[in-house]
Amino acid sequence: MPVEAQNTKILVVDDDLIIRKLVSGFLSQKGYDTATCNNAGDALTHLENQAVNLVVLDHLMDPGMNGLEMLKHLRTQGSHVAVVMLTGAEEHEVIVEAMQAGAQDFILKTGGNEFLLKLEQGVERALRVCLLEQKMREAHEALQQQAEFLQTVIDAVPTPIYYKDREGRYIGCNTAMADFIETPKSDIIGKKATELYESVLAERVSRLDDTLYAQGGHSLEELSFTRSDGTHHLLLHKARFQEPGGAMGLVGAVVDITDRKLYENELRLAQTVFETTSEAIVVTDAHNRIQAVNPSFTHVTGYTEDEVIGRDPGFLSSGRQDKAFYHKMWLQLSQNGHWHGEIWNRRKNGDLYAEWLSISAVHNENNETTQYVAVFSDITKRIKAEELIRHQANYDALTNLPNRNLFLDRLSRSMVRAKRHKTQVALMFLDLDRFKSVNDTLGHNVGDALLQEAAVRISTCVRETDTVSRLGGDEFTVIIPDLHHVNDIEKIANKILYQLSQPFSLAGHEIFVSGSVGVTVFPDDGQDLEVLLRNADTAMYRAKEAGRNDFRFFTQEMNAEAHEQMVLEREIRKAIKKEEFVVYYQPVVDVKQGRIVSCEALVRWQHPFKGLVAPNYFIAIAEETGLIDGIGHLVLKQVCQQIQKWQNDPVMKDIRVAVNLSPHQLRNNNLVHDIEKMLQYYGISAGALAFEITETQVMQDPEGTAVLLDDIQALGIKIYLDDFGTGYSSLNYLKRFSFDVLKIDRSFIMDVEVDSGDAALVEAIIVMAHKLGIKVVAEGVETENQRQFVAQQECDLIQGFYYSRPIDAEEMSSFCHLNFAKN
Ligand SMILES: Nc1nc2c(ncn2[C@@H]2O[C@H](COP(=O)(O)O[C@H]3[C@@H](O)[C@H](n4cnc5c(=O)[nH]c(N)nc54)O[C@@H]3COP(=O)(O)O)[C@@H](O)[C@H]2O)c(=O)[nH]1
Repeated sequence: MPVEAQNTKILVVDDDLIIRKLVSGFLSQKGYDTATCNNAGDALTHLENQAVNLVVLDHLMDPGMNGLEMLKHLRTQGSHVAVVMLTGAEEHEVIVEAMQAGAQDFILKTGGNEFLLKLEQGVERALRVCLLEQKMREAHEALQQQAEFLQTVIDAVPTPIYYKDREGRYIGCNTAMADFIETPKSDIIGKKATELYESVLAERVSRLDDTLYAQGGHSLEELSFTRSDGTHHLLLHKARFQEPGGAMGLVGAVVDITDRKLYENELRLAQTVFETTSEAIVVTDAHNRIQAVNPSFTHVTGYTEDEVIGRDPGFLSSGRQDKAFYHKMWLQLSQNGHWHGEIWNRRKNGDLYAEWLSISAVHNENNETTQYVAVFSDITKRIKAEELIRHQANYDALTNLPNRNLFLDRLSRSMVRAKRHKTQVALMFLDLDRFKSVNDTLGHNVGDALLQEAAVRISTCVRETDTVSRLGGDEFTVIIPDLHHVNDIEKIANKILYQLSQPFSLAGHEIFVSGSVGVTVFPDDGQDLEVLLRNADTAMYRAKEAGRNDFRFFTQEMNAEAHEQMVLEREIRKAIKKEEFVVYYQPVVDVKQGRIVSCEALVRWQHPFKGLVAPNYFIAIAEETGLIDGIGHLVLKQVCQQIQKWQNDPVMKDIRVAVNLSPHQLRNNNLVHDIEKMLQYYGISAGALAFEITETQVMQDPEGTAVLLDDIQALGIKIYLDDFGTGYSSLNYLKRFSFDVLKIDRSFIMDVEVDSGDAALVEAIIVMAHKLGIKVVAEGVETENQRQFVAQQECDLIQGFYYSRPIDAEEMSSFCHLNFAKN
């Protein structure tokens, strides 16, 4: 390469003036631009300030730094200036040292001026070498820059990338790789997989590398890697090895596919759920056109996927929901992105079905609705079961009329509405007259059929808006809301009564019953539910008392009575607690023996203010409220105590005491047990006791009463049939129940003197009872004529004012003693 001397600056450094001048002069002659320095210090200063292409440097210089030291200094300072060393002698070590220190050439200053010729060649050579070195440096720098750029590019790649040498050592990697394996690049470079990874992974990587080195080409493998935080990562590892002329070694990249795998698994799971779930799923696009349905959809609706794709799900609509319903649904969907509710749709076969539907809108990243996912389950069976349960809870199973629950609900709603609209509500209570006897005589099946027919007849008498309910037994109610004229009630009540009075043809029987109706009006008669119910009940009883087949409006007088009854009930309750009830005894005389053989225990209330109160005042209400059980218990206790006392009295010890049993007491399951306990407690014999029950009581539950009376008689206690003649006076009952004594009701005895019919009846009853082996008591004998009449008819026993009114225990004892003395 030719060196142009003209523009080449040469600095000649030598402490020898002659050599300095000689060399600089020679080089100037050759066209070089020269400068001189006589020591290393000046030369370095010159080099700092001036551009110099070559330095001719004397090896030995005095004083200070010699040429070799200056050369070393220059190179350590990074100077690349060409240096030709001048040495005085053939000092090989110096020459080697100078060349090693970075001199481009050296010239021996021997042979006079001949060395100048060598110098010229040396300078040219040194300049060429220097130029070459300069070019190499520049090329190297360019390469380095390129390499750095490439590294920057690789580092910018988020995928971990590495390259290895032929031995499997890492010779480079990007930042993503270092980050991923949590090791600094500097610690990766030069290492093998076995020095970086746990044994299983290291072995796997090494094996893969070996295969690649052996076969070339590329490999694609899934590897698993655990990071220091314990998270497991699934990696897709791709490596490539090509030789010769290819990469220096093996290049690899790693993609973390953990999330993708998870996503794939989730997708697979979702697909399985979609296919196998029992809930029907419909996916529609943003315009509500079906994109996909699952097998359960087909199962519920009967439509296959092919039949529905692209259609609007609205084709399933049953028409049960109106436009407003769907409008509201879509509004909520667009506002909240979600809707759920119950919908009735139609299957392919035309059947209606109920579904619980849940629709969710699917949004993209711009929050635009892209799809709708509707999930539904067939709840028809559940709805029907719920309907049935609701029906059973609110409707009477026998008549299918609303029951007490629904009746109360409807009544309170009617009251609220009436209050708001300032109207009236009429409430009717209706009780079938003589239903009990139909049930008892013709059986429950006929009774049930009668109730069903009655329910239909009552319902035909009212409007759709009115509510007929059955509260239980033979009790019905009618609610007439929005009542305009009270006259309307009268019309309806009369219609109902007429309907009920018509004969019922049931099971081959023609049955006649009637109804008793009580009416109360809201808000005039009462403001709350309980008051209205009580009013209607009271009025209904009044209708019954008035002779049945009639209706009564509730009046304030009834209200006053009802109030009185309430007060009385409270008082009775207190009186039971305070044991204010006392027993009076009415003697019963044996006609033949002419002496007292028994007595009837009759309760009185020793009232703290009212004095001695007769039973007619409190027995009925006590019976109605169940308080009669308490009174009956007190009576039996006092009677047993009294019998116990009388047992030590020879006159009294054989006097049997008859105690009245009320219907309510007969229904008490513990009655026999209580009586037995009482006998045991007072140590009295069962023969000293008798119980009186009425015919009507027997009729109310003949089967149950028969069992009960058997149990009582089994204890040795006598049973009297009281008030005979006032009820059904059924001979059948007389035969079926083994009564010990029959008591002819006072109403027949009262008129025997004036009413031949009554006289004949009394006579017949006595004959009939005797024929059945039953003794007879004539009740209410007040006069000698009455006494004579019953005695003539061979009545066995007489009770009545003729002998004595009911008297207390002490009087009874004195009376018996007197009677005993007379006989
Ligand atoms: N469950 C219970 N009922 C009882 C009890 N004590 C009484 N009663 C029942 O109360 C009704 C009224 O009883 P009372 O006022 O005691 O009247 C009795 C007699 O005084 C009355 N009687 C008797 N002889 C005559 C008479 O010659 N003339 C006339 N005017 N009255 C007379 O009859 C009543 C007894 O009737 P009965 O019971 O049918 O034999 C009454 O129904 C009692 O049963 C009790 O403890 N428990």
